[in-house]
Order: sequence, then C-alpha cells, then structure tokens
Amino acid sequence: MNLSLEITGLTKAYTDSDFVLDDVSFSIPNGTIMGFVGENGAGKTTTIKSILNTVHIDSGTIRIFGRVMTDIDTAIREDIGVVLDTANFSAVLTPGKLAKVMCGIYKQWDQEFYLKLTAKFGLPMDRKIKEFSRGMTMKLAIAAALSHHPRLLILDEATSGLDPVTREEILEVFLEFVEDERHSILMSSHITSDLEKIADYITFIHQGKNILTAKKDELIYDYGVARCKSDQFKIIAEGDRLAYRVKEHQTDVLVIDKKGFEQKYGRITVDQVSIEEILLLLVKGGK
Ligand SMILES: Nc1ncnc2c1ncn2[C@@H]1O[C@H](COP(=O)(O)OP(=O)(O)OP(=O)(O)O)[C@@H](O)[C@H]1O
Repeated sequence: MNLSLEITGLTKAYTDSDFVLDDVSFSIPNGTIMGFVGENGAGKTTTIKSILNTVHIDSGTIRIFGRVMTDIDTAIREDIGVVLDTANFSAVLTPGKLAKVMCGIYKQWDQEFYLKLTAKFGLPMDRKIKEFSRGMTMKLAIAAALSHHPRLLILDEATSGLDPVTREEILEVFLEFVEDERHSILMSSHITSDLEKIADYITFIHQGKNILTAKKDELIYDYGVARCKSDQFKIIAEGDRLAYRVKEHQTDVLVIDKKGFEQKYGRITVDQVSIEEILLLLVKGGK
C-alpha cells in the first residue's frame, strides 16, 4: 500500500507548557481521507505543524510520499495543499491579486483551475478579502490550496463555523479531489458528521496520544454501544469492552465487534455508534 503520509513515534513538548505530543503514529494511504478528531487542546494542530515542519519535533519520523521533509525541501511543499482555520491572506488582496502571489510561489499553479473553483464557489475576483465572510474566506483558501495541484491536502478545522450548505459544497470538492488515487487528505475537524460523510479512516487523539485509528466503516458498522443495566454491565468481560461510561440509568459500553457481542451477551441491546459518541466514550469514559 502506498502511503502519502506516515507518522511514526512523533513526540513533541513545548518548553513553556505541560502539553506533550506523545509517541503519535498513524499513516494515510494514497486515495483516502483521514479524519483527525480530539477535544480542544488534544494536539491536532501541533501534529499538523509537525507534519508541515513549522515546529521542531523532539523525536519520531514523518514521511511524506516516503520522504522526510527538511527545511529546504520546497519540492515536497509544492505537493502539499494547506488550509488552516485562520486563513491568513493579506486582507487588502482580492482573489485576483492572490492568484498572482500564488503563481509566484508555486510552479504548478493552475490559473484555469483556480478560476473554475472560485467561480464554482461564487467568489468575486475583484473584491477585497477583508470584505469576505468566513465562508467565503475558507472557500478561497480551499480554492488556492487545490490550485497548485497538491497530492496531499492538510485541513485544520477548514469547515468550522460554516453553514451546512457551504460545508456540503466543500465536502464534494474534497471527494472529487480524492477520486484521483494519488491524492489524499488529512482533515482535522470538530464536526464529526462531516467526517462520517467523507472520511475513510479516523484517528482519535486525546491528551497528546493517539488513542485509536480505525476504518470509518468499521467504526460505524462493526463498533457499537451496548446500553447496560448495572447487573448486565457486571457480567461483561474486560476484554469485550473498549471503554464505558456510567450514566444515571444505564452504563454505555463501547464494543468493537457488535455482532460477536450480541451473540455472546444476547439480552443486552447494542446500538450503532456515531464518531461523536465514540470520541466521548474514549475521552470521558473508563476502560
Ligand atoms: N506555541 C505553543 N507554546 C506552548 N504551548 C502550546 C503552543 N501551541 C500549542 N500549545 C499547547 O499545546 C496543546 C495542544 O494544542 P493544539 O493546538 O495542538 O490542540 P488542538 O487539538 O489543535 O486544539 P483545538 O481543537 O482547540 O484547535 C494545548 O494545551 C496548547 O495550549
């Protein structure tokens, strides 16, 4: 399997904070979308900055298209499209002028494609970015990131604060992007329903640690949440549960193999589980 991104044992501490990104490993196969979820401060942006080589890492290896990126490696940068939640374009630029700047930075800049995307997103070419709404600014950032034809798109909260209609438009563009088997996406998001729609894999990060990476379809169709009364909870073997959360009238138990669990513990109801509920059980629950 060809990997666009391979992170092994990534560790990074900040000098003036207690936070540590601790031995994080995951990889993204070509042609796939990796959703990256975790609570505020879990370490998603720090991981992304480490990938982009904008912070110094303490240990571990990050391979992009099989190569470790160095400070002077501009060739790999051409192949990475980046959209951060704070798209910091100069506010006095217009989309038209931004294209001229981008054209000077990226050899692969494709003006025709940029015009096509900005038209699709309904962006005015001659209006200053400072007059743009958040949705317009994010659409512009996405159009700019895609128009130098990257192979890997890295998105840090790129759809946060956007309405469902705009988000759907943007998600469609991401899906079109990964139709090309050489392309892939790392997408951090708090909007887990967006990831449910488009991601192939999900990585859950909590307090700087990768707590789970799994195929989205397995999470949705094979994982489940057993709703147990206290006597039912007591009979569940530790090895059959990934996490559990005690609530007022029941205990929710995260199970990996819904069907197997149902066969073994016939009388306990097991519901399908959402990415959001998995995150809550893993982060707030016991083991
Ligand atoms: N430059 C820095 N110096 C010191 N600590 C930092 C720095 N940048 C981030 N941190 C700390 O590292 C931790 C992880 O932050 P990070 O931005 O990676 O989290 P995140 O998962 O992206 O959060 P969010 O969902 O809120 O964007 C936080 O506790 C944050 O305060």
